[in-house]
Amino acid sequence: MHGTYTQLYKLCRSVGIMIIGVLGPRGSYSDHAASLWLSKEYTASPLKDISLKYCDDIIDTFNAVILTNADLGIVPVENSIEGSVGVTLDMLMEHEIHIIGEVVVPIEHCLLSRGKIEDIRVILSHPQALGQCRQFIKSHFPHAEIRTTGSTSHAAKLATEFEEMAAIASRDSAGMYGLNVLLCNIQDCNNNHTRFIVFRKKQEDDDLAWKTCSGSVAETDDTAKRDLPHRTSIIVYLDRDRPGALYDLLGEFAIRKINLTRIESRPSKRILGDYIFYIDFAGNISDTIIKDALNSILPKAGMMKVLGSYEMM
Ligand SMILES: O=C(O)C(=O)C[C@]1(C(=O)O)C=C[C@@H](O)C=C1
Repeated sequence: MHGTYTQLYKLCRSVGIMIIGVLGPRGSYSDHAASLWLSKEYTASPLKDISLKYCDDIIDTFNAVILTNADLGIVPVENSIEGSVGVTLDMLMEHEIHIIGEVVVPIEHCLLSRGKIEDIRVILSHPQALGQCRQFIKSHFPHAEIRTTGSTSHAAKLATEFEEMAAIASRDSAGMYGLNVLLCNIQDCNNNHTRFIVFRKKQEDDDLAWKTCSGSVAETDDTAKRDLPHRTSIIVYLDRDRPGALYDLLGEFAIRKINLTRIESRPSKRILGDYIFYIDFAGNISDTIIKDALNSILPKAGMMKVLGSYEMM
């Protein structure tokens, strides 16, 4: 199956079509994130040169890039209500990928159905969306059966089958799948945003940016966008559990006045209580101060993976 896709993708590339893996079907927030990113990045080139490959879930979106050679993938990484998207963090650790951009999308969930509010017995959606509407569901539909789906748009597609089903999805999905918008803005906090990352397969040159242990970290080719505010994402594992290990690591940022924009821990999956850290900070890997910080962290860390520097949105 993957072989067939790979051949198709090679053909697409040979005729100049860029393939982007994204969580589908059409109408997902990931689909919207892809459109926003493309309109920002490729204003000059016509969109017919770009083909979206809709994937069933986030793991398949990574596989589209890693195994079947899609040029880019776009996945959600964090939400302002529900926090990190765990599966995305796990995939970032598991695969050799390079982040090249980010998109922040305002999320306004709606309740969509073929039926009326009083008919609703089953509510469908992606677990992240259900989490963002937890209080709404508890207070409005305490007895409804909750079913999870691969994406919000998949929920909308399924909700077309029975009047007693409602999907939590975007307003766009209502139009695409012929559903009524029963209620709008149903997330538990008004200010709901999801950050998506845009990534490609890691290339040898990308690794040079941090694998040069002695001396300085190599220059990257991203000099054109150097002056725009950038974010850098890394993963660090501290294999020697000792008091102050994390403090020491974070100190390398503090002494250089590098602003951390996120720090998240995730189980290493080796043993209970063992964690890896996902750290985002302001700055570009081509800045001397950032190279210095990374070179100082390297000997203190059991493992360090630089995921990329990209323009902050
Ligand atoms: O299901 C979708 O529409 C998605 O694009 C996934 C996703 C997510 O996993 O965070 C994206 C944005 C919203 O936060 C809810 C769901």
